[in-house]
Amino acid sequence: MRRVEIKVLDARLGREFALPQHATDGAAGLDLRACLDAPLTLLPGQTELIRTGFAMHIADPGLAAVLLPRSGLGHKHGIVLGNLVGLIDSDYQGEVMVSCWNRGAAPFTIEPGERIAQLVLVPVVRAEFAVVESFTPSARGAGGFGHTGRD
Ligand SMILES: O=c1ccn([C@H]2C[C@H](O)[C@@H](COP(=O)(O)OP(=O)(O)OP(=O)(O)O)O2)c(=O)[nH]1
Ligand SMILES: [Mg+2]
Repeated sequence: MRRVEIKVLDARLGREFALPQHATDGAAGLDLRACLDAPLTLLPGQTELIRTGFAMHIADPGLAAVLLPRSGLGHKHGIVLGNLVGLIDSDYQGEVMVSCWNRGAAPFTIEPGERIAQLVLVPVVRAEFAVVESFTPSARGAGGFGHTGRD
C-alpha cells in the first residue's frame, strides 16, 4: 500500500461519509463521495462540478491519479465525467473535484455522500522530447487509424 497525504476539507468525511478507500482487497479504485449539502438533480445533458471534501498531494512525480466513472452509474444511468477522464497531478494540492455529466436521457439525482466516481493511482513516466530528423524504421512506420484492416 502506498501512503498518500490528504487533507479533509469537509467535516462529514470520515464520519458520516466514508473516506475514499478500496472497496475490496483487489479493487483498483478508491470510491469518491459527493460532498453535497442537498440532493442534486442532473438533467439530461447537464454537467456539474462536485466537491469530494478532500485535497490530496501525491508528491511523487512518478505517480498521478486518474478519475474514472463508476461502471454502474455510467452504464445504467449515464452518469459519467464531463472531462471523460480526470487527471490529478502529483503537485496538485487542491480539492479533488469531479465533473459529473448526465449523458443519459433521464434526470438523475445524486445524494449527499453517494459514490460518484473512482480514483486510481497510476505510475507516470515523464519525458523530454528529443527532436530528430529521422527515426529508426519500424514495422508500422506511419501507418495508423485502421491501416492493418479489420480482421
Ligand atoms: O477531474 C479533475 C481534473 C483535474 N482536477 C484538478 C487536479 C489537477 O492536477 C488539476 C489540473 O487538471 P488539468 O491539468 O487536467 O486541467 P487544466 O485545464 O489543464 O488546468 P491547469 O491549467 O490548472 O493545469 O485540476 C480535478 O480535481 N478533477
Ligand atoms: Mg493542466
